[in-house]
Amino acid sequence: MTTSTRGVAKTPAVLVLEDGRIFRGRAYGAVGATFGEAVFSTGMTGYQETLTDPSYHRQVVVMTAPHVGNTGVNDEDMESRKIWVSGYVVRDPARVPSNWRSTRTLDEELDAQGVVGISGIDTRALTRHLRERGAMRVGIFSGDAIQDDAALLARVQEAPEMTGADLSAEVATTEAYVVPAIGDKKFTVAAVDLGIKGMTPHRMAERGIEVHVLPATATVEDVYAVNPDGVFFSNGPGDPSTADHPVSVMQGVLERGTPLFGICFGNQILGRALGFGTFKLKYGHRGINQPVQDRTTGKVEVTAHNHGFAVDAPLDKVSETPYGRAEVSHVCLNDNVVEGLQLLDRPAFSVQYHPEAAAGPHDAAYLFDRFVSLMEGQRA
Ligand SMILES: NC(=O)CC[C@H](N)C(=O)O
Repeated sequence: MTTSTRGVAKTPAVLVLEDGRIFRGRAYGAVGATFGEAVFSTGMTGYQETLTDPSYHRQVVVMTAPHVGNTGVNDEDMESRKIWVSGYVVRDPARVPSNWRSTRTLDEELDAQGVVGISGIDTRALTRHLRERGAMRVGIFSGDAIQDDAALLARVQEAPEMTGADLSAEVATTEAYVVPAIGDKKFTVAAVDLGIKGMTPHRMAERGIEVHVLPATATVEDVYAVNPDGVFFSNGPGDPSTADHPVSVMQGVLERGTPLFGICFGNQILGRALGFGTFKLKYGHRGINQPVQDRTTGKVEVTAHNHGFAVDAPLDKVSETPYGRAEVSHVCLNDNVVEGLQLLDRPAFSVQYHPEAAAGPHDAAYLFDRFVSLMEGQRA
């Protein structure tokens, strides 16, 4: 629920966590009330890409970087058509953005898109609280939406949880569309959109791939109707344990042995398609500075992450699955969470993090080349 708008720098705002902890600050962006899962991102840059990543749907993002908005907002760094976060928390917003590409301030953009935020709170204390107690539901209330604390807490405790949330259909395209190859077309890929970021088809297009982006409801027949050389499953919001439909579509692709690549939600779907479980992490991984080891090469990459769930697969052995042998290909060096899976008998792999970057380092871009190699191998 959002009510109104500008000139809000002094409008009071309250952030209420579901366990009763309260922070008081000032309105940022739109004035009103909003709810979501409170999560923190450690990215020092790339707020525009974060805000427009559909995987953040129904999440209230706390920025650990203390000063946000310095480079304003431009029209080039959007990862989708709109801001998806349900609320935004910053300590000290930039008063004067400065960047040659900037056309408006972040405060104005949040307001124009009806996104309720809060500023001027101790984001370090809030982040430590979430790290100790875990991600939880939160509400932000400003202006006329402020009531007494007990009433606000009751509203937060009625808000839906992230566990069990099935959200892809709320963010994904409803119509199929094509992202043309840049330069000579070498391959066709069917990309199942579960909440795809714009940079992902772009990274494929740069490699001569024509990408047919299909709705989350696409069937195995829809996938094969585009005559693909490879099939891709995207990132997306929500709890992977609800994603039964994409899991069954992926199983159809694995049965046929078409080269397959998945990112983030796509990695969780591959985990489920192979028979592994998924579980909710205490507070998740969000940021652009997470160390991941590629266990095939031993190399460590610094990578972009945004996930609250993870695959429960054994790190120390090769697993037998209905589609042959599978192993954990990548692992997070902070906490040993599974960050990638690969099949040994079929051309299929996935990663839990974001090789497309946007924002983030480009260390993992080689994974798009790996997908191309799989498609080349299938042709040879
Ligand atoms: N970026 C993503 O695809 C996130 C996947 C899933 N929603 C999670 O939070 O783990």
